[in-house]
Amino acid sequence: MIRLGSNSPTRALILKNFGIDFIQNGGDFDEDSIKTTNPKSFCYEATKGKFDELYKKYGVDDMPLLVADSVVTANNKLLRKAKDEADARAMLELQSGNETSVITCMIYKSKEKELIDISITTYEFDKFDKEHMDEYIKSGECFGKAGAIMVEGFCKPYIKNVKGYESTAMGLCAQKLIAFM
Ligand SMILES: Nc1nc2c(ncn2[C@@H]2O[C@H](COP(=O)(O)OP(=O)(O)OP(=O)(O)O)[C@@H](O)[C@H]2O)c(=O)[nH]1
Repeated sequence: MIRLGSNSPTRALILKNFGIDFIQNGGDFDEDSIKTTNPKSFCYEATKGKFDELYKKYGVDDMPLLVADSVVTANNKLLRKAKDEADARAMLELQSGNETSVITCMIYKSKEKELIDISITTYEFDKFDKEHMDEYIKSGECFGKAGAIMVEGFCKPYIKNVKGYESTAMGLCAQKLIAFM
């Protein structure tokens, strides 16, 4: 049993799909406190901030702690979670017909060992259909997700090429976690 230090329903789904038993306790680390706009550095600092908060609160004596952060980058821009529909549209238009990468950092710590991992999954997307994109934004599914994308949903039909794990792109590199645990 591990403690998923996250509010993310997608991270919970990934652990469930990979058969990892967990309880879920999210934190409230303020990612706006991070100054860097370098996507990889931002992702690491956010993960470290989340980890420090939850490690202080729970420790790892009763069970290992897992935290993570995901950001998206296209054209070297840092894309976090969309603030509103206009923001989501801008993020999606930037990624339409473009190459985009999802960067996921995770920290796993037990009494015996610790993993800090940064994994990247890169997609080459076809141009997004405008009507489909409008529907997706209206559905609200674009919110709460880095870069406003859903690789297992909205984006699926547009994937021309992918390099890396889908789990990484959804928020937790489950394959590396399982290999380490
Ligand atoms: N379903 C889905 N979720 C995604 C995808 N890409 C990123 N996400 C989610 O986008 C969110 C990125 O925001 P984060 O700040 O890392 O995490 P959070 O949702 O705020 O949750 P915490 O772990 O509590 O910080 C995470 O919940 C990821 O699981 C995707 O393609 N599909």
